[in-house]
Amino acid sequence: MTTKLDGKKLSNEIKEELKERVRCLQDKGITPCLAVVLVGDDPASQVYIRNKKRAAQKVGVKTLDNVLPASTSENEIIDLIYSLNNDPQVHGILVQLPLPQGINEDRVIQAILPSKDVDGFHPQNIGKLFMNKGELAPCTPNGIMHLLAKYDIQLDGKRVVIVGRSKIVGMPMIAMMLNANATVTVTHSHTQNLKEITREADVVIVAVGKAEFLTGDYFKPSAVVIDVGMNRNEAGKLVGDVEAASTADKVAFMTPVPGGVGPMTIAMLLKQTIEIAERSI
Ligand SMILES: NC(=O)C1=CN([C@@H]2O[C@H](COP(=O)(O)OP(=O)(O)OC[C@H]3O[C@@H](n4cnc5c(N)ncnc54)[C@H](OP(=O)(O)O)[C@@H]3O)[C@@H](O)[C@H]2O)C=CC1
Ligand SMILES: Nc1nc(=O)c2c([nH]1)NC[C@@H]1CN(c3ccc(C(=O)N[C@@H](CCC(=O)O)C(=O)O)cc3)C=[N+]21
Ligand SMILES: [Mg+2]
Repeated sequence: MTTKLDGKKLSNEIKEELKERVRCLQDKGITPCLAVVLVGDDPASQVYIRNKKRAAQKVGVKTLDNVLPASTSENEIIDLIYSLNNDPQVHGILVQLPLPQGINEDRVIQAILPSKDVDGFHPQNIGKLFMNKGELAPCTPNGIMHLLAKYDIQLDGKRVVIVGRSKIVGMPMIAMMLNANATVTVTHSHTQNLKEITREADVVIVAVGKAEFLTGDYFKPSAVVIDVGMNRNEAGKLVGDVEAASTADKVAFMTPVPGGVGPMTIAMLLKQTIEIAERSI
């Protein structure tokens, strides 16, 4: 019997609480506002921007979408960020990754004012996170931590294996799991014998970006499987990085795709935007 880690349900509960906090801000004349920068047409970013807009409306967070063509230059993106940094109406700035080929992502991220960095990707925020003094936590790993806590899944002393080391997911996940006193292993494209490593794990976080890449035989029966992947298969269906058919009945806990990590990412993004707005009082 596998327990579904229901991110959709938890995210709805969180959004209800956030509505109340937005009402309090509104009473003080403040509307929390998130500025989004999307350059190009990454498919996962399209899903994100659409669902995020709907969720923000529901909660009462204003969104300013800046959708730019893939041909936009690095300096144009940075100039836009500077203007958002200086706009007192804007509380949070989110630059969707990946940026198109040829654009230096690190330079763009460093242009964001650290106090408006809702994604927590600025080196200053990442540094604080690794020192366990985080203020703005990256939304996807933060959502995963909330989901694990909701289902009383203990991390202290547990073996956590993270598959993928991206700026968005894998790397900040390392810090949060270490801060939770887990024993952390990070795997990536140079890793050998991945299956031997994941089979030892109590918790496996998978963020590879390859449709149904890990099958049920990668996990032990008591494992908790967190599938971050957001891919389209040949039939155009949204699937994760874990093959649900061979895994879903085999492990102890698993996130569905859709309805798992994705909605939690959005709830954390809104929560963090509201927290920045609350600090402005
Ligand atoms: N649900 C949500 O809220 C979110 C979903 N996503 C989705 O999650 C997935 C991952 O995204 P993201 O982290 O940005 O992806 P990236 O492409 O930035 O990173 C992929 C990571 O996987 C590693 N990798 C690639 N091949 C292998 C392999 N064979 N074995 C082990 N590791 C491998 C890469 O290693 P190396 O570093 O060596 O290249 C890299 O670290 C995507 O499907 C994305 O759409 C992303 C963010 C949020
Ligand atoms: N700076 C930055 N931060 C990110 O967090 C970030 C990013 N860039 N670039 C793109 C990826 C992808 N991502 C998603 C978040 C939610 C859903 C989501 O809402 N998923 C729904 C899909 C529902 C559906 O439409 O069927 C679900 O899983 O249930 C998808 C994808 C965030 N990302
Ligand atoms: Mg990348």
